[in-house]
Amino acid sequence: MDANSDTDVLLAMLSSLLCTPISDQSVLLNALVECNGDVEQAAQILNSGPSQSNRRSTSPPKQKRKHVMGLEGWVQRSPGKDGASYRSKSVKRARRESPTETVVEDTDDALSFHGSTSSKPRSSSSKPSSRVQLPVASGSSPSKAKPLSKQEFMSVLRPPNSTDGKAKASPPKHPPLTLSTPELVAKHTPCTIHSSILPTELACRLFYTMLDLSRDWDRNRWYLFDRLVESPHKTCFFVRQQTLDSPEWAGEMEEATRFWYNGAAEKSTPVFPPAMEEACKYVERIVNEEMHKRTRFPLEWGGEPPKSSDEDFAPTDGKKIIWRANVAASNCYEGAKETVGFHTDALTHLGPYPTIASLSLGTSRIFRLREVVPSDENETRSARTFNIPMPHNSLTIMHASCQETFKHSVPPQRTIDLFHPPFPPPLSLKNSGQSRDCNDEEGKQNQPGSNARINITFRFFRPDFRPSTTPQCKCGVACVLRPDMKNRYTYDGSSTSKGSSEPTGSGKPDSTRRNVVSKYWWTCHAGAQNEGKGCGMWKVMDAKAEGRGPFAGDV
Ligand SMILES: O=C(O)CCC(=O)C(=O)O
Ligand SMILES: [Fe+2]
Repeated sequence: MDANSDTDVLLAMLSSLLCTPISDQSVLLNALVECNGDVEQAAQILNSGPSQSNRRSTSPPKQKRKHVMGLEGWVQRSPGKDGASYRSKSVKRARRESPTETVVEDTDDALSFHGSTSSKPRSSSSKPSSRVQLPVASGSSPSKAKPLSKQEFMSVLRPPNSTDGKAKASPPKHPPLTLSTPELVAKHTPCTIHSSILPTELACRLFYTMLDLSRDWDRNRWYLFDRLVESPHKTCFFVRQQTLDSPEWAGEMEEATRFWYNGAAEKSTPVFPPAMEEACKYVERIVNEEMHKRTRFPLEWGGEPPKSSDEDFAPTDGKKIIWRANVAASNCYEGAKETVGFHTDALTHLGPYPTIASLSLGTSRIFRLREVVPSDENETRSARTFNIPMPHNSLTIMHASCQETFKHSVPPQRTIDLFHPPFPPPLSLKNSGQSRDCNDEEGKQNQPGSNARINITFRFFRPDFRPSTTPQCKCGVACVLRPDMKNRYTYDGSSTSKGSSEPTGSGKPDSTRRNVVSKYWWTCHAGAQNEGKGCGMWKVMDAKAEGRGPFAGDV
């Protein structure tokens, strides 16, 4: 079963439990996501809610969440005929790892690796099966349900809007596409890719530095529903020294960086090591040049970037600096099986339409992107998976709208090429057992191959989204900000944006791409750290009422 139809099953189940049919799939999806995939709870909320439009913009009524068994729970406890049970992968992916997001996943490619090597549940998980048990009615015991095949099931349940009782055919699927040139990347995605961006020696020194530091990094842990899961790679967050001292952050940056990952407090956030600080300036120059070629979205940050004395690194096009990194997240993937699953980066402190610059060092890995198709296009087109190879010393920029419209991942690979650094490790590295002079010609030829990839994502945390401005939920925990990826419209930048009129980059992209989300939600984030239990609170972000800005355009 692919993930698309997996989601369809959940939607159909939910539809079947509604007193009054709801045709807007996004309302159903939102309810499912908010209820962690608990179809019955989502149905209760929708059945007790006021009007459909209100449901979209107000919090679901408070529920006592005793033990949320949910679809996930009851399908696991209700073995099908073959003894296996059906797991809801779509909603399982709703609480994704990393600084992630929560839109019901619709990727078939994601399935192939999520279950195996991505988030590793610490307790046993059951295998998917093609059989599913149908809850006869709301409140009925799953164990009394009659097992049906998925096909039978879909023919019994009428999807919203259907008139003939038959499920609508899914739109044709596209095979994954490898984007092997910068032009192809810019054409198909809201990203650009840039090769050999650092001087060779610096790229090598930074690789060694981060690899050395990564020995002390942790794997993140969080709750996926009620299971403790662990990220299949090591990670660490860094803050730029100049930001810690900056008055506009009023001492809050430390707090923002300590809680960056699913609300879990980190010990303390290290500052950029010298090689990373050096590299950041090259990254900033390219990012600024690229940003000047693109239309800015109204909700992008429009304030002054943090000051720096390095005017040498101003964009070569002579335009002013509009983006600087003040934090960075670094990941280390050792070997072909270490990954990060499909997700979008949390916008809690990045704000809407962030630009994120992702530097790759070491062995080459694939960066995978997949669009989240808006709800009203689900029946007419399916998303395509794009694979972008990321060699050593390359920069992938996730431009504004990437977090709003695409999910990204680093999938496992069958094989990887060993990376042979062109220089030996610097003598100063504490964990290096083979330190030699960087300029040693003999050493250059004999560097042992490494199977590790280091990634550094340089980011700008917005002062108007600093921790003291983040709403809290009933659990007393800071909320997470998520875009409503399923509801979008097209923005061509003509009326409100500042900058060029080219909508999405220099690579002749698809200018009809619907790239603007219609809203953002603040949602409870407590469940990720609190044994999967949160209060389910969510509210729509109101940029003006919350005093956000300045923005790049008129809001
Ligand atoms: O390793 C990569 O290229 C992606 C990392 C990433 O998505 C993240 O840190 O949020
Ligand atoms: Fe990410």
